[in-house]
Amino acid sequence: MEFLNGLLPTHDLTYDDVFMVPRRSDVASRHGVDLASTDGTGSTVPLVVANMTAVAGRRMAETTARRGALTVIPQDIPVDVVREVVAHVKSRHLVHDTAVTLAPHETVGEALVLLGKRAHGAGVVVADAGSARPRVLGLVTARDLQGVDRFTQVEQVMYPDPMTVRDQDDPRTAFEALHAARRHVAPVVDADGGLVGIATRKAAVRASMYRPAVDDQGRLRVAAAVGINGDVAGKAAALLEAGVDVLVIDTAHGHQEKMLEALRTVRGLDPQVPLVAGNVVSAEGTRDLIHAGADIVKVGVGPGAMCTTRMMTAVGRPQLSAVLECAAAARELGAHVWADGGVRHPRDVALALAAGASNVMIGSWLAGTLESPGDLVVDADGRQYKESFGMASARAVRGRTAEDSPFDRARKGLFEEGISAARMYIDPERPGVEDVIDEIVAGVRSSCTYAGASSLAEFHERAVVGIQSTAGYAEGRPLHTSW
Ligand SMILES: NC(=O)C1=CN([C@@H]2O[C@H](COP(=O)(O)OP(=O)(O)OC[C@H]3O[C@@H](n4cnc5c(N)ncnc54)[C@H](OP(=O)(O)O)[C@@H]3O)[C@@H](O)[C@H]2O)C=CC1
Ligand SMILES: Nc1nc2c(ncn2[C@@H]2O[C@H](COP(=O)(O)O)[C@@H](O)[C@H]2O)c(=O)[nH]1
Ligand SMILES: [K+]
Repeated sequence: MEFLNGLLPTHDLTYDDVFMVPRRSDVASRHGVDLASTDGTGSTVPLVVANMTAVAGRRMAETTARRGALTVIPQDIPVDVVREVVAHVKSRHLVHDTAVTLAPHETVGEALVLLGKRAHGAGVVVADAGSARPRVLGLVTARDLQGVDRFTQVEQVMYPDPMTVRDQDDPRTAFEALHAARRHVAPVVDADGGLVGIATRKAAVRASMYRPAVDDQGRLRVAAAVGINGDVAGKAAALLEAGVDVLVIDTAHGHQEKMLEALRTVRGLDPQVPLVAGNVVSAEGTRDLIHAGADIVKVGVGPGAMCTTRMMTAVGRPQLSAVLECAAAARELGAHVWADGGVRHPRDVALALAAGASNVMIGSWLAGTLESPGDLVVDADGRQYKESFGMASARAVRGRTAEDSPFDRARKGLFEEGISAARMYIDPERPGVEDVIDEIVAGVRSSCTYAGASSLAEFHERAVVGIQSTAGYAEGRPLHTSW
């Protein structure tokens, strides 16, 4: 990345402070851009879902890996649960979303709770819900169930014997079959008629445009995090044993002795997966973590939407400059950085990649999607949202210290650097995490072609960035009503 006209900044910059200028390009199509990361994590789009309890769970992990992104299961989740999540993710279909299955006698009320958890919004009524390949009896969609008595059994309102898609159909065939039948969603069945998953027109289009992030056995990838307190070696070993594909060692102040010790310990386990550590915002911090054993350094102090660190402590650094400096330091040592936090628009992802990040971590934006673990809540105006909270908030600290003595809990409770309850609204235009990924990936593909880059390495090399005023930033925002 270079600055426009060689004008070097005299102060640190964040995403809003800069813009990119187009360059002469021989990349003829946005489809010709390869967004795969080269940091060994196997992501085929450069996105990582942050290890936040309100954001990253099993549905998020499965859905994002299918589109090539990685989800990091948070450190506060017990290892036994992480083991189940990893096994679940690794057993999922690479193309088709997991179907919500309903027994015929389940009620509409029960169905509606489950349907809100997946963006396809359909439930398959099956004869033998417990079996590996249940038989399809019918289909219900969230839309059909609006206004129906909550105690009605689903078999009374389902479409019986719905159209199905065969699991060997290619995306175009599946799309065309749905289009011809004027359906948006259908169960996918194998040659014996057993349920494999769910197909939608959007999913068929996505299957033709994304590559799933898979391990060397062809199963979906998932990452997990560990903190720096307690039995770090034991927990890290258990996570590796559970089959995580990337291990993240995560704490607020990553440039501290305890982190370096934790890193050396985990490196001593000889993990056969990339080791990520953070967070830092300086070249020195980056180098120290790499020398202690990190393959990838996580960069960002204070940019997170749930984060009050800068207001509490004045500590942090505007994120673009932090990523630029740390990425340069990592590159010199043959390592990589992830840009973590502060992403609110697709442009922010593009700028982090231009600055040299190999992947970009996003939390709060994705808390407001159907696949995040929280329950859907409706506000007084009828808008749907999910509650989010920071991992250093009083709420998270209460959970993390549940086993400590009441006195120790009270002491730790005084150190709060995050928001305990924020409303992340579901965007009616983009309710699912895949909708958000579509938006980001479209933006980043386009950024790459404006820069004349067909890969992330070329993008970093060719990006030309200028510094703008707040008026310059405001000019770039769309206007939905006249001025
Ligand atoms: N990227 C960011 O800007 C930030 C991210 N977070 C996220 O919150 C989660 C919890 O992290 P964390 O609070 O580190 O909890 P951890 O459970 O990882 O523990 C942090 C450890 O570091 C010690 N420590 C020393 N200095 C600090 C400091 N300035 N801030 C915090 N701990 C310090 C703590 O000791 P003692 O308690 O005795 O001081 C404790 O032993 C992580 O997911 C982290 O990424 C949190 C804040 C900022
Ligand atoms: N200072 C704090 N930082 C936090 C907290 N919880 C999470 N985080 C950091 O934010 C990013 C995600 O950023 P976002 O803008 O996409 O939400 C996450 O990965 C952490 O580094 C917190 O309580 N305090
Ligand atoms: K912030």
